[in-house]
Amino acid sequence: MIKVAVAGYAGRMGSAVVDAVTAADDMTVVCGIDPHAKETPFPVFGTLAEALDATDVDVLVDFTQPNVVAGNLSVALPRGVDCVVGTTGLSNETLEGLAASATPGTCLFYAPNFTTGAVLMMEFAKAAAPYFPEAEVIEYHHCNKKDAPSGTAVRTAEIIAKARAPRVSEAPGRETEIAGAEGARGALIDGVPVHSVRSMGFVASQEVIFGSLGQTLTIRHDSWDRTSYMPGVLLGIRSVGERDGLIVGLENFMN
Ligand SMILES: NC(=O)C1=CN([C@@H]2O[C@H](COP(=O)(O)OP(=O)(O)OC[C@H]3O[C@@H](n4cnc5c(N)ncnc54)[C@H](OP(=O)(O)O)[C@@H]3O)[C@@H](O)[C@H]2O)C=CC1
Ligand SMILES: O=C(O)C1=N[C@H](C(=O)O)C[C@H](O)C1
Repeated sequence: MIKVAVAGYAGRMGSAVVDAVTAADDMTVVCGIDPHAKETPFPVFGTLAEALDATDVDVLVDFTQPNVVAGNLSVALPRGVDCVVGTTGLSNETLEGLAASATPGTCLFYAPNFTTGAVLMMEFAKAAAPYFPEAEVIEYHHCNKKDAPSGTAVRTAEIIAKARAPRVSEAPGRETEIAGAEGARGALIDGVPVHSVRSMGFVASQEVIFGSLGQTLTIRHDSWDRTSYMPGVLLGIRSVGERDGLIVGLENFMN
């Protein structure tokens, strides 16, 4: 049995992870960490350090907050606990620094999105990018999201920027924004405009819009339920024990 600690176990994603791990027959939740104590069949702690002092843990799953996750990883990785991280908002440099602090043989696995559909959306965007001079990302999330743009949108923009030809865009940039409407052209991530919508009614959706002469190509993915992330999270938990170092993206574990 893989012994799993869930940081943020009382949150939207954390509680779905607890249900999914509990339903799997090759892993078990051995403890939870969250300031919101809920009644649970496993012990709960206020901090990760307390949890790891008291519990034997193979894998930490972290779905907390952008301002919390780095602290958790800086506790777990030097102790040799493999980490499966869904919390967004960490820069690539921070992830690399944290991975460098790990005990040799320990894996830091970060996926900005654990759905197969979003991974494929990014792969399709990578394939399309060389053929379209224009590319913009629009992401749509629920109102409680604490970071903008989303981790998925940042990763998508990075992938497009790397895959596309030297820029021949004709689309205007920030210089066309009228006074008082700064931001209308979106945030530039590696030169790709990213627009963040926050509204009731959404879980997580994203469109990648490519344009060239007389045509557009739109790639869209929607998560309507948090169960969509769970097969990917379980795959991560099952995979990290055999890997080490920093791994970014669920595609690394998908056949
Ligand atoms: N990679 C992916 O596929 C996905 C990633 N995410 C990301 O996961 C993260 C969590 O999202 P979501 O579940 O919606 O957020 P929630 O706010 O619902 O859950 C986060 C939980 O973590 C708790 N928390 C706060 N501080 C700590 C701490 N120090 N230690 C442990 N727990 C703590 C929060 O408590 P409190 O409310 O008091 O702050 C809350 O209960 C976000 O960064 C989001 O972007 C979300 C979906 C999919
Ligand atoms: O906060 C969320 O809900 C989500 N966060 C991740 C992100 O920032 O990309 C993944 C998914 O979009 C849901």
